[in-house]
Amino acid sequence: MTHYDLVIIGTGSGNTIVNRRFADRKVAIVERGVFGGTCLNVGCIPTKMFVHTADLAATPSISSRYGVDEELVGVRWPAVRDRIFGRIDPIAAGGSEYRHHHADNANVTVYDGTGRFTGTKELTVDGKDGTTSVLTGDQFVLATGSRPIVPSIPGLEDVGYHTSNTIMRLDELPRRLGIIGSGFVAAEFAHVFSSYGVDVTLIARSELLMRHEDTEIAERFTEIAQGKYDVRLEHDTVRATRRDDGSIALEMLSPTGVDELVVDEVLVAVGRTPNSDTMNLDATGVAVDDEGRVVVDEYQQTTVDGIYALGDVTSPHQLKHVANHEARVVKHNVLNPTDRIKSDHRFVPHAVFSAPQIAAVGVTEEEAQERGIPYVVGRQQYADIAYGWAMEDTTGFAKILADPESGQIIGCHIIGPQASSVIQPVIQAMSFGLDAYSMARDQYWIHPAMSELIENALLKLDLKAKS
Ligand SMILES: Cc1cc2nc3c(=O)[nH]c(=O)nc-3n(C[C@H](O)[C@H](O)[C@H](O)COP(=O)(O)OP(=O)(O)OC[C@H]3O[C@@H](n4cnc5c(N)ncnc54)[C@H](O)[C@@H]3O)c2cc1C
Ligand SMILES: NC(=O)c1ccc[n+]([C@@H]2O[C@H](COP(=O)([O-])OP(=O)(O)OC[C@H]3O[C@@H](n4cnc5c(N)ncnc54)[C@H](O)[C@@H]3O)[C@@H](O)[C@H]2O)c1
Repeated sequence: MTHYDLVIIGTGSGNTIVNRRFADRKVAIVERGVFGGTCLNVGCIPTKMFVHTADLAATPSISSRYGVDEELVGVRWPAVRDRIFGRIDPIAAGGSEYRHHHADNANVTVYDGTGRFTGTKELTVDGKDGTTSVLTGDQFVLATGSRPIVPSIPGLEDVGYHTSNTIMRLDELPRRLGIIGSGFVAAEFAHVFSSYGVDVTLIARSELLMRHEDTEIAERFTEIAQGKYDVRLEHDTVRATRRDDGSIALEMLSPTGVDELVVDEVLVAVGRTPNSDTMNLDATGVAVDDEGRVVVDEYQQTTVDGIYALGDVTSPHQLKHVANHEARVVKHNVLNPTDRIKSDHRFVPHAVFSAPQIAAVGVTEEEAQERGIPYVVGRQQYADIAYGWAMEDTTGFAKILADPESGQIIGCHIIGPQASSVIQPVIQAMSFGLDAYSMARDQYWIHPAMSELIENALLKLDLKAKS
């Protein structure tokens, strides 16, 4: 049994905690999978590299509108895939090598295996090499992330399916791809694979795609998706069967009866579940909620003193910027137990890197109504600002919700070009309490940049303070 000052389980955002400020502490890092976690290996980074390639592949479909005739000659899938993972895999390997062997990490021991608690502050690691190690620690950080949920559809296991963990490493592009799900992962991969020439079908149980977004945004996204992919709304997949020709038949129940879809590959994208169950938390006093999330307080501490948690294993947001923020809070609190800081989850933004992009922060209009929050709305079409007009955009818009009295922004929802970047000044205004009127009037907005979308949406807010 070896004792440590600090034991970290999981090397996604958990790996960002240890730096030279921990030089005088004995640290153990436990990882059962690939070093670097979801974002680097199977999440944000590779998906956005595929999205960028898809954006390029998609330009011929719209360029002739501008008098530029392009033709997509082909997408060399192995070249696309191998370029992306040829850049990513060495980073994961380098991160592992650094923690294992670099002099900076003389105080750090890496355990390659699965950590499971065998006492309140005792962890047994079942090593990938067959060894078993028992570690105790003064402080622990649970940073074990989440994994894709696989619904129990009869036949699905037998026909085989992909999740976001495997779909990016396909040997070859399928002719037809069925995507079960209608959230982030479904929207991004639909764009990627359809831009590469794959026939994509989105199978949604709900009436709308991206139903967690503000309804106007979800409706617009669904409308656009219906023009690009085969979209089956209100379809519940109930059976999967392998046919003699090797294809996969999906049977779905819809409001009008039984429907069938034949595809070559299936991507399951119905959400992710926290990896709290990988650690045998019953051996500790660490509480887990009904959704399997580790319960933490505002300091990211679990129900056991000195055991902290961060990221997807505890957060309903399941976003990398949230995991990184929480890792910074945990780092501070582990180093300064008598002067701890709180995490800030007031204004957590997100973006969906599909085509078009979606970005949002704060409450939706429906949430404002349900919660009785007073608000005014400012809407702005991309078509009516100079750059959107230059692009001849016809579908994008922003809506900003603000308190009519104080002018404080309470929500912003954008669908359209560069939405993920255009939203950033709104996040800044909300975080620092800048009111909409001052934000619109008391600074320059570069003309004719896309950010004029925000300036104009702000100016359209019917605020009491406006003179
Ligand atoms: C396809 C996809 C695209 C995404 N795109 C974005 C995006 O564009 N922007 C964004 O903000 N977010 C995105 N996300 C979400 C983002 O990847 C996650 O929110 C983030 O990576 C979570 O980080 P984490 O540190 O909590 O967990 P992880 O990075 O998942 O790290 C957890 C680690 O713990 C290890 N582990 C688990 N159990 C044990 C155990 N018992 N013992 C030892 N090790 C264990 C796992 O192997 C893993 O390496 C995306 C996710 C996916 C799936
Ligand atoms: N750009 C980004 O930031 C990004 C990209 C990808 C993933 N992520 C993160 O990863 C998480 C997981 O993504 P996701 O797309 O898997 O989940 P999601 O929660 O975004 O969407 C899942 C959708 O599947 C539906 N669903 C649930 N069960 C179903 C079933 N049996 N059949 C059909 N549909 C079903 C849900 O109603 C939901 O609309 C996201 O919530 C997000 O936090 C973020």
